[in-house]
Amino acid sequence: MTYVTILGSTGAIGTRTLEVLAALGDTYQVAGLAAGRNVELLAEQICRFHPQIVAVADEESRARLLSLLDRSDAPEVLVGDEGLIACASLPAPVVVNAVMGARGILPALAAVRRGARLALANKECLVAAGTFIMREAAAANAEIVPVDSEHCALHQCMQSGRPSEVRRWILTASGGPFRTWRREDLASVTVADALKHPNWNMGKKITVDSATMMNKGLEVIEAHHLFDAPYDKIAVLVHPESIVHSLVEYEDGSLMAQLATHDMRLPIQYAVTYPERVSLPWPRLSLATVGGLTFEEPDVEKFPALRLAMDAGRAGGYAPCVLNAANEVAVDAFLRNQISYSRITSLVSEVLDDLHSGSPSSIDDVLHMDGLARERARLLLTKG
Ligand SMILES: NC(=O)C1=CN([C@@H]2O[C@H](COP(=O)(O)OP(=O)(O)OC[C@H]3O[C@@H](n4cnc5c(N)ncnc54)[C@H](OP(=O)(O)O)[C@@H]3O)[C@@H](O)[C@H]2O)C=CC1
Ligand SMILES: CC(=O)[C@@H](O)[C@H](O)COP(=O)(O)O
Ligand SMILES: [Mn+2]
Repeated sequence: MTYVTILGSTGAIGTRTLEVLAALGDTYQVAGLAAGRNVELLAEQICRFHPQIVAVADEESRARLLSLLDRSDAPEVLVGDEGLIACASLPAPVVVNAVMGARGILPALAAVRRGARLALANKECLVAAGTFIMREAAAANAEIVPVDSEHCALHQCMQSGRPSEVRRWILTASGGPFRTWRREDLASVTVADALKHPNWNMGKKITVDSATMMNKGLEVIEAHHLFDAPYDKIAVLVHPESIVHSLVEYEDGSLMAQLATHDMRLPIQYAVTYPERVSLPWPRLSLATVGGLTFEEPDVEKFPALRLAMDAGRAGGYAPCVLNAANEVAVDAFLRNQISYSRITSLVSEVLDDLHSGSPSSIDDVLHMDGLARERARLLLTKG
């Protein structure tokens, strides 16, 4: 029996993880579930998967959840970051981290410190605190198996060569909903436009990140940490069909690629069952049906967030943490119709200008800077 804890169980990745576990059958059991405020869905998940512990965002959600559960059979219900950390600290060998944002840092650390496998969807924790998380994972001999589709693809492509033989790690990008829009038309983008991802059905924050291409910038930083890849060996290639999930180019000129449908249940299952590959019951890729695959260079003039993030990654120190925190605030403001699409990237750029210098010596430094960057971003928002 393998126990799995899911952080962010009510989200796009979390719900698909539960589908995967249900399809895998009795050999996989849920140990803990953490969610935010969707207690109705969490209550259904509790009835079906019987976790020992659950966590929710706040006391109000805890009270609402308890009112939905049969008290005689209810799991322990914890709250906030402490609840997330307690779930990650349960003795389950696999923790799926699928919360959104820098909130994923502390539970990621809690999981790797005890040597658990971290099946990682939450890219923001590596962007903000990758050096510390990777160091702690290495010290505890904990595996980090990526769920993010591109990194999961790279992980698979890396099985056929040594890291020292890699010439380039090539991350594919769909280009998002505005790939074919003219640059001048981006001024009129609405929230609804930005939420129409061409291929993937994801949470709102990552969908907006895909629309600015900040997502790909965050993924470059994520790849740098996961594969210890120098930035000058990480490339981005636009591939509108999202069928080739990423590629590794080896020194001898061979390109290894991983191809599949755009369905996150495959990378989730890969990360949970690794190194075993298990049959999946969902539709499989038919290349004859797809017909053609296309590729193009990214347009960093039209999507300046990509360059901003890659520059922040190269700069290192506090810059990726500041980039991520400012982006979380900016995307949230965009989703609330408080700022325009183009203001997302300019706001992040201004916060980076103000707070880019210095380097964290500890995770507390990272969390402190994360807070400062959010404050700075909110202040700039009030100034218009
Ligand atoms: N969706 C995808 O296909 C992919 C996602 N990722 C990454 O995975 C992560 C999750 O993405 P996605 O599933 O799309 O996002 P969603 O917004 O769909 O889900 C986020 C999850 O986090 C939970 N959450 C929110 N606030 C808290 C809190 N305070 N404490 C605990 N949990 C909380 C939400 O709970 P609730 O809804 O109950 O409030 C929800 O379960 C992101 O980092 C994203 O970048 C990476 C690759 C692909
Ligand atoms: C499914 C996944 O991994 C997302 O990160 C996805 O790749 C986003 O698509 P973009 O390539 O448009 O950023
Ligand atoms: Mn991705």
